[in-house]
Amino acid sequence: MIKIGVIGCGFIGSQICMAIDSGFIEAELTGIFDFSGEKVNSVLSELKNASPQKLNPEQLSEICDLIVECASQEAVLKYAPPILSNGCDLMILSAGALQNRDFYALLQKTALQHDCKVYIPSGAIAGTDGLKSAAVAGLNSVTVTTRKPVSGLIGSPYLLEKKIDLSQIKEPILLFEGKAADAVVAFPKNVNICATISLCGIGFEKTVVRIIADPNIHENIHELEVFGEFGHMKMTIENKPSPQNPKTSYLAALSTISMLKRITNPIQIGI
Ligand SMILES: NC(=O)C1=CN([C@@H]2O[C@H](COP(=O)(O)OP(=O)(O)OC[C@H]3O[C@@H](n4cnc5c(N)ncnc54)[C@H](OP(=O)(O)O)[C@@H]3O)[C@@H](O)[C@H]2O)C=CC1
Ligand SMILES: O=C([O-])CC(=O)C(=O)O
Repeated sequence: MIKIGVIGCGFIGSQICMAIDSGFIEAELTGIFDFSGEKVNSVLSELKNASPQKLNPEQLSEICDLIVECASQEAVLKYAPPILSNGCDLMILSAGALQNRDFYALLQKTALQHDCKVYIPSGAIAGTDGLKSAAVAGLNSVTVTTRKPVSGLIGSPYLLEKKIDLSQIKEPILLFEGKAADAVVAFPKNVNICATISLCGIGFEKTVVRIIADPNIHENIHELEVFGEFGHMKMTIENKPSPQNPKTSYLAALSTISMLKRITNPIQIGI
């Protein structure tokens, strides 16, 4: 059975642990890690079957086949190179960290050298299958419009830097319009999906991102619009935010669980 380690015991991490513990993902939950010992203990207290060890990322990579990062972009920058250097596969949720070209190249080189893989689930967006297929023939434009309730955006570096107070807004406001490379840095906990879309499509420099704070919605709504040789694609997804972390959509955890299920299954469906 594949041995899995989890970095980050917040919403997504705890959902993965529960999915392995229940047997929905056929794997061994070998170890877990978080800054917060309290969050690690909270996950451990929920488990009925698995008994993962509390280990740091490097220790995890010595005994696991695959580590799932569901912590932060900083965690990816710090832990991904040593994990891959230990020959351990890595699944990345905080995909915005890959906007740094040198870092992306380093991960690719390290994974090749050590014969391991980096997986990026579709996360909180849909349409990556069609986008990847469409990209083969060439794309003219890719635009992501993200609309989130105020509770899902507060605390973002962009708002703090620009001293934008969303607490009193009554109507939707366009907070950001620009390239994906800048969006994932300005809103590191909100638009990792734009990194995934950039990697599937026309890259971080050409992918256009719009971020809207909307006080009148309760969902995290993402729209993807693509033009290319294949034709035109438009996709809208209205995600329920997770109860534990309003920045994160429930679908992001489901997508990770689905990808882990796919990896652990000998029959592969879809692209
Ligand atoms: N690709 C996608 O589609 C999506 C990606 N995401 C991203 O996935 C990640 C996980 O999301 P979610 O579970 O909701 O996040 P949570 O905030 O609920 O949980 C993350 C946990 O990881 C901890 N953590 C952060 N950095 C580190 C680190 N360097 N080392 C150890 N622990 C760390 C956090 O601690 P603390 O709270 O103290 O920081 C927290 O306990 C986030 O980066 C999020 O932005 C989310 C949704 C969609
Ligand atoms: O969960 C979402 O809706 C999107 C998100 O936070 C991210 O991409 O980082």
